[in-house]
This record gives sequence, structure tokens and C-alpha cells, in this order.
Amino acid sequence: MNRARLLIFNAALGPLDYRVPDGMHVAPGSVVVAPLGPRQIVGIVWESERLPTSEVPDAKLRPLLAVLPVPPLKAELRRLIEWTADYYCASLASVARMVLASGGALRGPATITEYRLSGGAPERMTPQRQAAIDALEGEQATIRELAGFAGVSEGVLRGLVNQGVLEAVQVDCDRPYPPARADFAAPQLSPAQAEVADTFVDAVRARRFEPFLLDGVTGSGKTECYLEAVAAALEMGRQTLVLLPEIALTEAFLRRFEDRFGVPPIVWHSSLKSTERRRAWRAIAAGAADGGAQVIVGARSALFLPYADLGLIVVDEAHEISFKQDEGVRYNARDVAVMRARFEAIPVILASATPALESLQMAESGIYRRLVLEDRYGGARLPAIDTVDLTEEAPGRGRWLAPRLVAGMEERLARGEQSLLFLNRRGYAPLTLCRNCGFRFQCPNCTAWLVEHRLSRRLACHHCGHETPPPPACPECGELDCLVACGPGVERIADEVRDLFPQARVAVVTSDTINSPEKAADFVAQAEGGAIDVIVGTQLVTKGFHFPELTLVGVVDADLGLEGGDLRAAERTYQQVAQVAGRAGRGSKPGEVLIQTRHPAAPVIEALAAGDRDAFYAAETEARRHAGAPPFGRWAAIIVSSEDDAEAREAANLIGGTRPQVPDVAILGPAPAPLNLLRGRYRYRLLLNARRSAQVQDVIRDWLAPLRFPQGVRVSIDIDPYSFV
Ligand SMILES: Nc1ncnc2c1ncn2[C@@H]1O[C@H](COP(=O)(O)OP(=O)(O)OP(=O)(O)O)[C@@H](O)[C@H]1O
Ligand SMILES: [Zn+2]
Repeated sequence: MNRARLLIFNAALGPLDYRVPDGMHVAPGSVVVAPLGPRQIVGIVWESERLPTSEVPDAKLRPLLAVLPVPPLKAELRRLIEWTADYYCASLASVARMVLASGGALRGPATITEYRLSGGAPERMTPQRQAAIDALEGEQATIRELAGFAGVSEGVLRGLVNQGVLEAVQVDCDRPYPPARADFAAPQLSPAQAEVADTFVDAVRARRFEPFLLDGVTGSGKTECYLEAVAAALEMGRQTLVLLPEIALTEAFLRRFEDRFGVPPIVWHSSLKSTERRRAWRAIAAGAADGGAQVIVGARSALFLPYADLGLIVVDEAHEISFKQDEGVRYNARDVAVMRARFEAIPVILASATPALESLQMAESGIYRRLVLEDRYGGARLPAIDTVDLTEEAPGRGRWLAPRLVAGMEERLARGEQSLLFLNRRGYAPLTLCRNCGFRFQCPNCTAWLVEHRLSRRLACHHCGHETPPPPACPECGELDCLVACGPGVERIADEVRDLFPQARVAVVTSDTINSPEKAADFVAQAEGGAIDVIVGTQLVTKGFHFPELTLVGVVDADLGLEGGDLRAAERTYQQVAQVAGRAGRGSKPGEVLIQTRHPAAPVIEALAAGDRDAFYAAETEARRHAGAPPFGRWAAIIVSSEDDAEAREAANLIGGTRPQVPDVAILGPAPAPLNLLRGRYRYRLLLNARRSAQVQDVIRDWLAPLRFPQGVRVSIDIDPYSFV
């Protein structure tokens, strides 16, 4: 009899066996529907020898119901799913779920009804109808999307449909994408760029696994180089995946891509509409030919999609920590990208001006091939960097910008150039307290202060989203008008700039203000068009942007990132400041960077000021080696949480009390997490520090497997953690 073993999306059940009815054809990777009790479930056919479970006799097997109309997941992808689940101690089901990321796509070809203006006029015109008609010129979408677009209710549009003003159009959900052309507008590369690009192109053509570290200073034209590799993949009819750390960066990339290849790439991120999602998913599974997906640019979740024929992966700004996912499957997309390239036997390019120490070490040990671009493109020079010692050159009372920085901005304003102030803190002030009784506003769900957002008039928690309007009186002592804002956020810095230079046009750039692709595009257009004099932003503005008139960068508080004692604090500070400094002087005019600090002698600040990257990395490497930290040793965290503090603590103690004695693995904790309360859950942590050779995952699995916890307790495992809160 024909049997099939399924990976199903219920971690509690494990794999299940079914009978394949006569006439049905399944292969490993087929996505199928099967009965489970009275319900129907989706599963993926898997090689049974790779998915052990207790054998069920033939006679007891129920038949599969259907094979879904999508190509079977390829063996390379199945191996990636297994590897990811194994390495990150996650269930196969939770990883496989990231592959089947569009329910609609699994149902096969479909059409939807969209609407557009027919050219007719309504019997009775109302202001709303007129507004809708004006707004919808040239648009075609579903009623709901059109309503959002025109800013009217769906009812208004239904009225227009009944009047024949809007006409229905049946649209193929999987309509083909216009093809990108490898030779649309090829750039003239500098000799150094050409050498790098040729190396990439050879690797793409050779169809072999090869990891590259593209290490080039800011503005060296790394993007131009890897786009040549993309062109090579296009010519071969193979697909490319470009991973970017943030949607905000995607907008600028899309335009550059379109300039180079004639059409935009296909975008994948979590806020796609379900129709866009299913169309992209099916095109990705169909391959690069005939209107399928040629180039996909996306956030980390794009990594697990079922590419039919991947020829190249690029991870841009590869040092960014947002490639690390900290919920669900806690994976690092940078590292999984390298594994995927390995399974697919294709090259992978990690591009960065400030590579992670781990990546540099991989290059050092010969595992990655490092390619270097030492100079900026087109003769632009790297900016001059200087520190401002805040203990000597103090800003005025209640101010945050030192006189030298203010003078620099004044010069730029006079010359019509742009300045950028960087402070990695959203909102107006990180803490609000009562002048009368000392009460501090804290989040009820998290161990965190509420951050004042003056633009949107609210106090907000940046961890759980809790928010409340600022009250007129102190909730503790009842005193009126007694609340004081402590410390600066970007909004407060922007106020200071407006106060100093009332004529300056100031833009605040954070995830609060740039929260959609449209807003990101607007910002880029304004900054490029010279409609902004001063940009005040968080880490969102540190990388990727290219504004030729930007000649001054001020780092408002370089010490901020060094607080908290995170393992990678120094590295992260170095990367952030070097990246934001890299925004200055990218055009023909030289750039200047002023770093405000209270610790100008701290090694990382000195290295930044001296522009001595090698010295910084060398010192940091030694410190890591000494501490047995990555890349020389390994970390893993176990995080225990529950809504009940005592229950969480007991569970953590149970784990702590059964700790194994393993050579080469030190186990620290349990201890209350620095963020002891997060989204209403109490948290405790254990930390493992192991030698590279130790099998930490096996140690953790064997340790936790026999333990049983109450229902409300969650135990998460974080391999190679980036967050220690
Ligand atoms: N060969 C080239 N021909 C024309 N323009 C180029 C070339 N190389 C780079 N440029 C331009 O120089 C600028 C900087 O290049 P790019 O943004 O690729 O640098 P990058 O190394 O990715 O920078 P960063 O790491 O700072 O984001 C861009 O405007 C780019 O279009
Ligand atoms: Zn909160």
C-alpha cells in the first residue's frame, strides 16, 4: 500500500501517517490536505526515514483528501527547514509555517473583482462622490482599497458602483510580473568595483556555494557591485533574493533597482495585502520565467519562501541586528541565508561597511571570501570626525546640543546644505516624573518607563504598545501641572533646533513618522529635493540613505548605546556611529561629523574619532576572545515566562535545579530578566556560555525534555542571542 508521512502544523501531535488513495500522486514536499478527527488539516509530505514516529498499521490509516495546487517544496528547502528547526531548537512545524506564508496561495489560481472609473457620471453628485471620483483617476483596486485610497466610506463607492460610475473588472490574482532587463542601464564601474562585480558574476555563473563578505566603506558603491551579480542571475533565468533589514530602506532600493533594471523588484514583508502576498508567493514558487518572480527584496521572512530556482542571495547591511528574530522561531536571517545558499549551492553576499565581528572572523578563518572597497565612489572623501567632550563644552541649560555643533549647523544653513542629528530615542522624553512627589510614569505591563510622545500627545510603552494621554495632574499626589520631561528624545531635539533656527525646515525621522512605504518615499524625495535643512532621526536614518547635500552629522549622545552592558554594546555603538557618519559628504562637498560624548577616551569613541576601524575590531576581538564570547565561544539563553510571577520563578528554579554538568558549558542563572515584566509576563533567564565545539543544542534539549511545566509557563530557547533583556 502507498503510505505518506506528513509534517503537520500542530507541534503537540508530531508527524502523522496517511494512506495515499489510488490515482493520487504525492512526492516528498507535496502540500496536501488530510483528515484529522472531524477536521481537515494541511500537511507537507516528508521523507518518512527523516521524520521518525511510531508506525501505525496499514489498516488503521485514513486516506489523504487532496493535493494542493502548488509545486512540492524542493529537497533543498526541506533540508533548510530541518536545519533551522534543529539549530534553533524550534519545531519543524513552526519553521515550515514560515514557508507556507500565504493561505490564499495554496488554493490555486483565482480571480478577484476590482473596480475602476468607467467615465460615466452619477445622477446626483455629492461632495463625497466628487472627491472619490477625483481621487480614483487612474486607480484600480478592490472596493476596500479604493475606499482607503480616496478617504471615503465603502458605502459611497458601492453607491458609485450602482450608478455605473465604477465598473467591475475581473483580475487574475496571479497575473504575470513585467520582466526585469539585465542590460536596461548598466553602470560604468570603477576598476575596483569592476573587480568585485566580476568575482560575483563568476560565482553566480559557476552555480556553486560561495559566501562573500563585501566589506566596503560607506558610499563605495556596494549596491552597484552586487546588482551586477543580480544581472548575471537574471541572464541565467534564475531568481535572486535581496534581504534588507528594514522596510524604510526598501523604498530607496526599489527606485535604484528600477533605474538599473527597468522595473521594480517584487517586495515581500509582513504588511503586504493578502492579494499581494499570494501573488508574490505563487510567482516565487513558479520561477523566474514567464512573468514569475525574478528578484525578491524583502525582510527576513522572505528567506523561507519556496523559490523555484534561486541563483543568488544578497544580505545588505548584513551587520544589522534586525535580521535576528526575537519571537517565534528565534533565528538569525543572516546566518540562515548562508545555510540556504549552501543547500541551494549558490553564492551569498553579505554586504556592509561595518561587518559584524562574527562575519569578519569567518573571513579571517577563510570560510567567507572578503572583498574590499576601500574608497568612496566618484572621488567623494570620507568625512572628518571629531568628538565634542560634553563635560567641557556643555550645552546651555535645558539644551542638548553643544555650541560647536550648533555653530556647524548654522554654517550649513547659511550655505544651503543639510545637517543630520542622530539620537537613537523615539519620542520627546524617555521619562516623565512629578516635580512635586517624584512619581514616575511606568508601564503597567512592562518593566519600563513610559515615553512621552508630544507630537501624538501620549505616553507610550515601547515594548508592549500600551499608551495613555498625559494627565493634567499627577496620578499619585494630584498636583496640577507638575509633570516634567526628563532627558531628550528626537522630538525634543527637533524642538531645540526650531528654537535655535526658526527658519530651518526640520524633519523628524523615526518609525513613528516614517511608518509606511509612501512616507519613506516622501521623506527621500523631500530630502533629495532640498526641502529639508535638518534631519533629526533614530537608527532609521543611519544607513542606506544617500543625500549629496548632507555635509554635517551630529551624534547627540554617543554614550547612550554603551549603557546597559550588553555584550555587543561597543560593537553596536561603533557600527551605528560609523554608519550615520557615513551619511555625511557623499556628494562633491566634504563632510564633517561631531560626536557628543562624556567619555571621549572610551576605546570605541577614540577609534571612531581616529577613523581606526582595525584598531577597534582588534581590541574588541581580544575582549571577546578573553570572555569566551562569540565568535570564540557560544551563548544560548533559556527564557522562562508566565503571567504569574511565582509560577515563572518556580519553573526557572526547576530548570536551574536540574542543570546538567557538562564540560565546556557554563550555566548562569536563573535570574530575573532585566525586563522582568514584559507584556504582562514575568520573565527569568538562564544563560549558557559554551566552547565553540560544545553541542549546546543537544545539551539544552536533553536537559529540558523530561521537565514538565504548568500550562501558563512558556520556555523559549534563544541560540546565539542578540538581546539580553
Ligand atoms: N559605478 C557607479 N556609477 C555611477 N554611480 C555610482 C557608481 N557606484 C556608486 N555610485 C553612486 O554612488 C552612491 C553611493 O553608492 P552606494 O549607495 O551603492 O554605496 P554603498 O556602498 O551601498 O553605501 P552605504 O554602505 O553607505 O549605504 C550612490 O548614489 C550610487 O548610485
Ligand atoms: Zn509595556
